[in-house]
Parts: sequence; C-alpha cells; structure tokens
Amino acid sequence: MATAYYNNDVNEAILQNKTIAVVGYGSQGHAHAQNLRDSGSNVIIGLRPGKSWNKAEEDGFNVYTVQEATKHADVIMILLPDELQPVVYENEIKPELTSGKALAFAHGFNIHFSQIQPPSDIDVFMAAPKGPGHIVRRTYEDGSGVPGLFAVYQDASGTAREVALAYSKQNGAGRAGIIETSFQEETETDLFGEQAVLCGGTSALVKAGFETLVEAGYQPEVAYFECLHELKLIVDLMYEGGLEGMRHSISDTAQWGDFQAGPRVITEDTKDSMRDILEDIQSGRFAKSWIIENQANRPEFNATNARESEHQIEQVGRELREMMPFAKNKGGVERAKN
Ligand SMILES: NC(=O)C1=CN([C@@H]2O[C@H](COP(=O)(O)OP(=O)(O)OC[C@H]3O[C@@H](n4cnc5c(N)ncnc54)[C@H](OP(=O)(O)O)[C@@H]3O)[C@@H](O)[C@H]2O)C=CC1
Ligand SMILES: CC[C@](O)(C(C)=O)C(=O)O
Ligand SMILES: [Mg+2]
Ligand SMILES: [Mg+2]
Repeated sequence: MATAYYNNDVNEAILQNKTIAVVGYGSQGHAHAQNLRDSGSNVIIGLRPGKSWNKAEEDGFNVYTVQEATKHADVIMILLPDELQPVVYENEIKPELTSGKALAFAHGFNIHFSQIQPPSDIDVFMAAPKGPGHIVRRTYEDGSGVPGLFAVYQDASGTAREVALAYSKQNGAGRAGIIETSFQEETETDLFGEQAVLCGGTSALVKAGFETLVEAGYQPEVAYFECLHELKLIVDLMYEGGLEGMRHSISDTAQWGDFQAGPRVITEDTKDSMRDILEDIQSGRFAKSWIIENQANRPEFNATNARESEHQIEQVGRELREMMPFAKNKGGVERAKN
C-alpha cells in the first residue's frame, strides 16, 4: 500500500524563513495562498492587473507582477491556467529564477509534456490537491482537507521533498492524506480522471439520463432532480463510505437496479473507450490537441462551451437553484458564469 503522510508526519519548519509566491489567484491560487498564510507562511501573489489582482488585494495580500513576485520569493507556485504557463514562465519567471529557488506546480502537465524546461540549479516539485480549489479552501476553513499528491522532479537543494510535504501540509492536505507520486503519474491519472470519470464521463452520464427522461415525456424539473441534483447526495455517501456505504443507505430495490442496470450503461465498449482515452493521454496526443486548440484561440472549446450552457438541463437547473439558496453562491459558481 502507498504511504500516506498526515500532519504529525510532516515538519513544516522548513518553510519558516521562506517567502512563497503564489502566481495566479483563481480556483487553486486563492485557496493555496489563503491556506498557507493561515498556516503561518509568508505568502505574496504574482499576477497581471485585473480582476484577480483586485481580489487578492481585497483579501489582504501584497500583489506584484509575476516577475517581481518571482524575484522576491524562494518558492514560486505556478497556479496559472496550464495553457498559459509556458509563455508566462518564459517571459516573467525564468529571468528571475536564480539558483536555490524552487518552482512548484499543482498539476504536472507542462513539466511532463516538456512545455516548461527549468534550469538544473533549482528545485522543481508538485503539491497537487486532489480536488477543486474552492473546496480546498472551504475544507481548510472547516477543519477538514482535500487529499494531496506530491512529487519531486528536480532536487537541487537536497530539501525539495521536505518543502513539498510542508507545502502540502500547510495547504490542508495533511488532514486527509498526502501521497508521493511522479509528475508522469499525476499528469496521466489526473487527465484520465477528469476526462473519463469526474468531468467528461459524469457530465455525459447526467445529460444522457436527463435527455432520456425528457424525451420520454417526463417533466424536465423531475429529470433534473433525479439525474443531476440527487447525484451529489449519492456521491456524498460514496465519499463517506465507498460504494458499500452508498448501497447501505439506498433501498434494496435501488441496489438490485444498480447491480442489474449499471453494467448495461457502462459496458465493455465503454471501457474500451476509456482505454483509448488513456492511450491518447499517455502518447501525448491529448496534450498536443489542447496546445493546438489554444494556439488557434480555442474555436472548438468556445463553441462547445456556448452550446453546453444552453442545454435544457442548464436552463432548468438555473431556475430550480434560484429556490435553493443553500446550493448557490458557494465557491466555483461565480467562475462558471464568466
Ligand atoms: N481548478 C482546480 O481546482 C485545479 C487546478 N489544478 C491546476 O492548478 C493550476 C491553476 O488552475 P486553476 O486554479 O483552475 O486556474 P484559474 O483559471 O482558476 O486561475 C487562473 C489565474 O491565473 C491568472 N492569470 C491568467 N493569465 C495570467 C497572466 N498572463 N499573468 C498573470 N496571471 C494570469 C488569472 O487572473 P486574471 O483574473 O487576471 O485572469 C487567475 O487568477 C493548473 O495547473 C491546474 O491544472 C490542479 C488541481 C485542481
Ligand atoms: C477534476 C478536475 C481537476 O483535475 C481537479 C479539480 O482536480 C482540474 O483540473 O480542475
Ligand atoms: Mg484533478
Ligand atoms: Mg486536472
């Protein structure tokens, strides 16, 4: 079994006299910055002027350009969108990356696919929460945490591993478990997870279920509750107790239906598709297509995004959530509207 490190296993003193620059103040950036500050670290923010800059200042941080922040910091955590990291790195980070500094990531894409090639006299590590940034912050505040992975790509100082673990602990991951990985494993599994299961697979499953019910003449509102809203409640049970915990709480009728229908929905063909998706990731084909899509200013990404937001499930959901204030205005919602 993999070793999981918890708060008592990790000595965070190594961060005591270091300045940490969190570059980017979006989903992950605001969470890392606030969690590490609340854990006692000296955190500054690197940004361009704009919305995030104002937000970070409102939250009480000293905000600098990315280049200035890199210059002042010992640890530079890059929390920019993956597709923007290489150009910001070349223009603003690399010129200030003097020997002895550490460059950090929350996802291995740019190192693993060689879009960023750091000099050999710095440390390069990853501290990757296994969850969305807004939940990383929310769980830190409520005393729990999101599990994390850490990896060392380059250890020029001899202390990169210790720093990566301390960073992960200060971000709240030591409450839930921190596991060592490699940049390759984190990159490939993270991309696979979000594509096949967590985001792509789940969105497609929810939409297909909703469409099946609506096309059969059922009310869209009932279909929304059944196929989207209730998913969270069922997944909460899985989160707490695995599949068996969920099955303990549902009716025996539902459990029999689960056993009978599940394999009819997710078939061997579906698993073949999953293997194809994994192969696209491992071979670099997915990364290449994402890089090309960005170079072309995202024509397919933008068109799909616009089409998806007009789907009937989204329209119905917006109306129904108006009546559920407890389900609204949590982290992530504002971002989804932009
Ligand atoms: N989202 C998540 O929960 C997870 C993300 N990750 C990884 O974390 C990293 C960050 O992703 P995420 O948090 O989603 O990113 P977001 O898109 O939420 O945030 C991006 C931030 O970068 C800033 N930014 C964009 N362009 C520039 C620029 N040219 N110069 C300076 N600042 C800029 C934005 O500011 P502005 O307001 O100016 O646009 C914003 O603050 C990625 O590597 C991702 O894979 C890992 C685990 C989960
Ligand atoms: C599941 C999506 C994710 O990998 C994440 C929140 O962990 C991401 O890249 O945002
Ligand atoms: Mg992820
Ligand atoms: Mg990801």
